[in-house]
Amino acid sequence: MAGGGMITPSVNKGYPGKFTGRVFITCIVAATGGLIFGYDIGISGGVTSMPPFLEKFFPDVFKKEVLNIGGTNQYCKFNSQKLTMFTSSLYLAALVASLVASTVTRKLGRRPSMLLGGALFLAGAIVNGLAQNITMLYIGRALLGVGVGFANQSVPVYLSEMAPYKYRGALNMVFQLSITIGILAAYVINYFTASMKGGNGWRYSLGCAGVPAIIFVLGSLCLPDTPNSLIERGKNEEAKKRLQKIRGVDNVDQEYNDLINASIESKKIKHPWAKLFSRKYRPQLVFVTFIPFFQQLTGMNVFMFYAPVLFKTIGFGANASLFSSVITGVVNCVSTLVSMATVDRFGRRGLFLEGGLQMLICQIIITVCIGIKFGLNGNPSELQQWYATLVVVAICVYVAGFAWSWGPLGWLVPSEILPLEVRSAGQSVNVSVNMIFTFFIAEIYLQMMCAMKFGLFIFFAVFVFAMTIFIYKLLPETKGIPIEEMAEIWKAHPVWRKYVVDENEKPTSEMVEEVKIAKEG
Ligand SMILES: OC[C@H]1O[C@](O)(CO)[C@@H](O)[C@@H]1O
Repeated sequence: MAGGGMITPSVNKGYPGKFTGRVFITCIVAATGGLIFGYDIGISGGVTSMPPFLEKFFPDVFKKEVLNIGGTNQYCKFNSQKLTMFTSSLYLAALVASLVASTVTRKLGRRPSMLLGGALFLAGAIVNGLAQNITMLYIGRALLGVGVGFANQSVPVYLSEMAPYKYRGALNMVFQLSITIGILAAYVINYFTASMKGGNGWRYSLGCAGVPAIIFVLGSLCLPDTPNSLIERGKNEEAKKRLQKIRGVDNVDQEYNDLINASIESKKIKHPWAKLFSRKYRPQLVFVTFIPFFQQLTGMNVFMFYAPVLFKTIGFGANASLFSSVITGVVNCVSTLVSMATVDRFGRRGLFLEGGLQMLICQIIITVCIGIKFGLNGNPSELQQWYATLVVVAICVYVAGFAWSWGPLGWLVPSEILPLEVRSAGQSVNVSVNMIFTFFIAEIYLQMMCAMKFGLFIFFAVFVFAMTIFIYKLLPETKGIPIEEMAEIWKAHPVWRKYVVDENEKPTSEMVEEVKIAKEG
């Protein structure tokens, strides 16, 4: 197993504590935080494929798409800078907001960030639902984006701090699961609103984003801040009482003392950013940068943002396009559950490698299908049933491959490899890189489709190939390894060893043995 250096996991620290009602409520709030993000990802594609919406805000696209004026090249029908901005502006706003949010989350607590995120999101949903002109549309998207930035920054931190030690990984994945539920909810709502009489369906689609926002705001109002955050702000006594409540036991001394020590240690670090860039943390820096980069370069969001537009491009009718999107949404959601159930059995590497291969094969099939049908000039021959089915199946198998690998693991792996001293800096890099490339994909997809035609999917396939090799060569298995022992896996890895091992430190016989096992694979 090249690159899969292994160390024997030891037993987790046994902090006493139960899965209390408070922790359960935390899951629900986290779920609505993820829903908000997912809803936004899923809603724009369906709305931008609705003729009344296009006619009102994007008359140029409407003329090309609905009235068929300006040529029949399917690849370029939706290529409009203004339309793209409608989708992508949200992620740009989210990127900027998540940087500001990290200070608010640290200085004022996790809860104010969540509250603010929910409130801004609600405002965005209202402005969008009532939009009279394109400016209102963009303002609404920007508000939603700022809301998403605050929620995405604070919710995962809140979750991992509230969760009892042994549920941390599972709760981390609940966030991704709720993103997929949000995407699915958006697809289903679009499916129904698209056929509403009066041409106002899009208003309901955009306005419904207010529902998870209200739940999120109310949820955040009722929730307490985390013990970690209280300690960070010097409220140690209150933190201890809070810890006893959320763990449901009186004896929380060990965990409490560790939190205090961790806080003292992290306060000593004056420049976590500089530290993250030092040689010792090279493996962490590489993974928090490349995992989100590659996650977006799988091309998954081409399907998530633009599934209905893509299906229409391929020649499906309006209803069939929205319905096919619902199918991909269900596959996305169910496959994330599969990942949650199997990640501790198959390991991170197993899922990453299998998922990568599956996506690669499907991308080749999709390329061939679209290439044969549309050629270079984008004029399709008649759409046959078997062809349509093949494309939908290939897209669904691709989505499943992503959803049990790069989707949830894109958040889980960075969060478990970062030691405390560089955790917040590392997470910021992870979220920011994710948002930059989410923005990038949303921004360039329609232009790329027009310029690269069916070759577009080959573009993403090349990245999927590269990322699979990247995981194969560089990522050691992190399954079952407690965070505080994570440093050992780099020492045992043939590539990372030279970065993390102190030159003066003599390798122990165990280390030599581990490196040997890793090399022999
Ligand atoms: O489920 C798919 C979704 O998951 C994400 O990768 C976030 O982890 C989004 O960018 C994508 O739209």
